[in-house]
Amino acid sequence: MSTIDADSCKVDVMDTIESNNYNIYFQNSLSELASFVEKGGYSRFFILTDENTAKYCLPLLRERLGDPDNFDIIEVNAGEESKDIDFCIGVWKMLIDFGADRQSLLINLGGGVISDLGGFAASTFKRGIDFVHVPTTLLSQVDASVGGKTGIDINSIKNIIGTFTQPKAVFIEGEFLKTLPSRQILSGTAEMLKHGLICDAEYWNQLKQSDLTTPADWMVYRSVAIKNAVVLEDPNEKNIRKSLNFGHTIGHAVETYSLINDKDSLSHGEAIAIGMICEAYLSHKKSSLSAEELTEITQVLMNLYPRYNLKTADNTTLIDYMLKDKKNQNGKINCTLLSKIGQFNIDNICTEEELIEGLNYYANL
Ligand SMILES: NC(=O)c1ccc[n+]([C@@H]2O[C@H](COP(=O)([O-])OP(=O)(O)OC[C@H]3O[C@@H](n4cnc5c(N)ncnc54)[C@H](O)[C@@H]3O)[C@@H](O)[C@H]2O)c1
Ligand SMILES: O=C(O)C(=O)C[C@@H](O)[C@H](O)[C@H](O)COP(=O)(O)O
Ligand SMILES: [Zn+2]
Repeated sequence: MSTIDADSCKVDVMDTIESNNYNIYFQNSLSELASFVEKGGYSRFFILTDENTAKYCLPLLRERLGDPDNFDIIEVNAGEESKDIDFCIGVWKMLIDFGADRQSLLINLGGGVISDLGGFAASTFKRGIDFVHVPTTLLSQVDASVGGKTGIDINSIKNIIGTFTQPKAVFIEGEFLKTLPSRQILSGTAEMLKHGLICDAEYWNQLKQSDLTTPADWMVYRSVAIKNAVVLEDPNEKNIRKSLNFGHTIGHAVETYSLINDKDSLSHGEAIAIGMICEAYLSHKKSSLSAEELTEITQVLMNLYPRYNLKTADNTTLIDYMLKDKKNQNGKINCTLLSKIGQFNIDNICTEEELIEGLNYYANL
């Protein structure tokens, strides 16, 4: 059941994309940010960074904004550990200490951790101040900065607290990806492949034949266009936005498990790639995905992402994490599946036995 017109997402010119009352800029995006800052009528500016984006991305931002002195910087640790209530309290306290008022603007300069944390902190501070995203990872450019989901984790349960609050603008600058480690590039690629799998078989075919270590600009644009089309139709995930959650029921459980148990935990994209393989298996079992397409999806993802030893993970614990998923209905675990490559099928209740079968499919590859 796919209702997105994938053809409308094919474009030659990377024009500004209009979302829910805000723009997503691709061309001269940092100049657009400078003009937004100048004309927005804001009283104060705050830039949220992590330790890496402070080092690699903040200098360029400062330069393009004319090295302003009326900006305060709030820096958190790099990584998922910062998407947590203690760091959120830290951000709120800094805003209070710096004297932020309701006319302040928060500029989230970083990956998905920064846009989720910053978006959440801003959407709740003084009942909501404006924020914009300047995404600096591939994953945040193609996915996290678009669509207005903000949030934090509790005990590594993903995004369990959050809001739907749209940013005032998103500024996508390819230059930032030059310092991004290759592992993080591949993490973002997982969400791009997801966009193809759920809505756009042609895009999936193009991606699977491309060198995904350096995704082209048009691919970033195509992914944003697909995500934006879904979100515009269903901003609060009552219906087809659940398509964007393909791979996430099992993927989030595996991510949580890894965050708790592994020293070098899985990235979001790596976990979602595992989730997509398991959920592709369930799609074959429950939702008409052919055996050939299941094999194709499995091979493409297994070739791109390192194998994770799921055998050591406790299935009961993983099911327990899945029972906390936000899509669930009446205590039943609800997955988004594929009916074929390029077509999704939402609201599939899966039994614990089926989910374990999906996990075992991956574990036994
Ligand atoms: N809100 C949404 O719609 C949405 C969508 C997808 C994912 N997410 C969330 O996003 C998070 C993952 O985001 P992510 O993959 O961007 O992770 P991230 O924000 O942790 O960034 C990954 C790493 O790259 C570093 N980094 C960022 N930009 C850099 C740059 N330009 N150069 C060098 N290093 C840089 C960061 O410091 C970090 O170490 C997860 O928490 C996930 O749940 C949210
Ligand atoms: O924007 C969405 O909607 C998505 O589901 C995109 C996902 O890639 C993203 O990881 C999102 O944060 C998951 O949301 P959640 O509601 O499952 O926590
Ligand atoms: Zn995701």
